Amino acid sequence: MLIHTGPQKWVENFPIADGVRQSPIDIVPGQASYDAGLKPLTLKYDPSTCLDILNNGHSVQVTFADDTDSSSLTDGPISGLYRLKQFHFHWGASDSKGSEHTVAGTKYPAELHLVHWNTKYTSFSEAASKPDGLAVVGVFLKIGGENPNLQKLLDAFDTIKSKGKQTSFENFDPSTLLPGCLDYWTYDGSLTTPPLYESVTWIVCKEPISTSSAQMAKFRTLLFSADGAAQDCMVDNYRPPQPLKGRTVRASFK
Ligand SMILES: CCCCCNS(=O)(=O)c1cc(S(N)(=O)=O)ccc1C(=O)O
Ligand SMILES: [Zn+2]
Repeated sequence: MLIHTGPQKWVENFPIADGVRQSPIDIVPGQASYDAGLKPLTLKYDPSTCLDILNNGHSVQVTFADDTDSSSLTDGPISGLYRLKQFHFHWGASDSKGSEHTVAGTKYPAELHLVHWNTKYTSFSEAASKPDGLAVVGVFLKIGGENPNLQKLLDAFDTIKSKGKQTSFENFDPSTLLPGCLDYWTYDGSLTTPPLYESVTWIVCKEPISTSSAQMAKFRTLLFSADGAAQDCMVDNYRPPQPLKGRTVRASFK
């Protein structure tokens, strides 16, 4: 019997689940405030910092060497320099759902998260619990033409099907997964998985990237379960939108 301890249960062990700056949220464009003071995002990624691809039991994650400033986020809504640590995805059991953030109630089939940490702290794990510790760039995936850059990741999935599997994954440039236009919404939020730390400056791109239905089906071949355990398809690994609790969502565009 499969025990799913879903998002509704998290509050028992992580009371911050009911906190004041939880993520994700429903972004309502008409209620966002255009802020002319917001700078364009500066994302500089060095493919040689790409290390490996991993099934961590709740998503597929690509991990980066973060011992130098080679892959960084600057400008945008943040001050200082944040280093890229990893990126991962959230997706649904069907193309009708899967994203964590929603836009005026619209769910996308998937959402990419690029996780960066503030180098005012000495390490990712120190930064992860600080109110200005992390900056996550979110990119929606929508069903359209096949995405050849995404395909490079999907081709590695057969070797990391079950929880705990990882394989080397080198020279991948994450900027190939960014949309052409980097207009964004930004708000103060949290990690969307336990420990749900309220440490994330969210930067959600308005423009989605494309994926095909066949490519989405490939995500759904991954497993939550480890080798030898009953096979449990990795789908619906998204937290639903959380209460805004008075927060302002700012837009970098009119
Ligand atoms: C020290 C504890 C850090 C826990 C958070 N790690 S993380 O890489 O930032 C992360 C972020 C996110 S999210 N969706 O960007 O908030 C999801 C999962 C993870 C993960 O740990 O796999
Ligand atoms: Zn995420």
